[in-house]
Amino acid sequence: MRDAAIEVRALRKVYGDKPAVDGLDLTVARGEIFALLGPNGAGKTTTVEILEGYRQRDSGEVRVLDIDPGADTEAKRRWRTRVGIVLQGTGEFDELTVGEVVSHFARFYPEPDDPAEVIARVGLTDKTRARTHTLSGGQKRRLDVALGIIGRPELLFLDEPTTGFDPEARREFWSLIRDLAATGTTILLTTHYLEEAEALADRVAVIAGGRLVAVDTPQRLGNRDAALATVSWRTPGGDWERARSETPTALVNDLAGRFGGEVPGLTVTRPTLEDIYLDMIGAA
Ligand SMILES: Nc1ncnc2c1ncn2[C@@H]1O[C@H](COP(=O)(O)OP(=O)(O)OP(=O)(O)O)[C@@H](O)[C@H]1O
Repeated sequence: MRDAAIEVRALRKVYGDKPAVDGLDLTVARGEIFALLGPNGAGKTTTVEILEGYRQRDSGEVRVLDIDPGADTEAKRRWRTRVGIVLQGTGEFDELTVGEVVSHFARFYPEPDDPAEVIARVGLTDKTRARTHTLSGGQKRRLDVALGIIGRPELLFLDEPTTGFDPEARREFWSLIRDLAATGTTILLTTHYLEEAEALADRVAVIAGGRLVAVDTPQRLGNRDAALATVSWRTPGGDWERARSETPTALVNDLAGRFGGEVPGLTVTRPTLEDIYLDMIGAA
């Protein structure tokens, strides 16, 4: 693909005699928010760490911002400053304040963003002078994000970014990620929250057993857009009735006629991304 941020061909990584990644192909376009989904042990972390240059592959081709992250070259050292990684936890900086940690990390990059501006973007302005060990779990994750973006990365890796967030913090975080993407940052996200993938990702890839099972938009994954609707309602006797239908509007019309108006307990649903995902994983 032209203008790919990430290109992976036939990637393979074996631990002992067990493949963790087993012939994976992936392409992530520049500017895309791309989510990697898969059950525990599917090979997501192994893949992401190879892309980040922290793990060596056994075979296959990998280009990340046009550089081989497995190479040990001067170009690779410059490449590091173009890639942001949101790590889980900044424990060794417990005694420093939020402002100090962000300013400290800014010095590692040739053209860092303004620390106060980044702290504001992650919603921590009123914690600028707080020592990091006094932050809540959600606030610590925001600080992790601040450290991941202080160098103005072209590509940001986010590994399970909202684990432990309350629903409101999760939504605020999503809007922060969308703002980043709107400025052109490519984002590779791993998550176990299907609604997170649906809310954020332009495309999702499902991985199981180190192989790609499917890649598509959240709306089209597994032919979700063509899936039958389920109509359910309560009968006059109080039982629940359900029917799967290609023409749910006609069915609802028919029910409304039968009930002479309101249909008790009426719902019309289509499979959620989670339903589709669980079917795929089950089949894989
Ligand atoms: N350093 C290692 N040594 C040996 N085996 C490993 C190592 N790292 C990962 N594995 C194995 O490789 C497989 C893939 O692990 P990986 O961590 O990539 O999965 P994951 O998709 O990130 O899982 P999770 O959702 O649980 O984080 C697993 O079977 C795991 O046990």
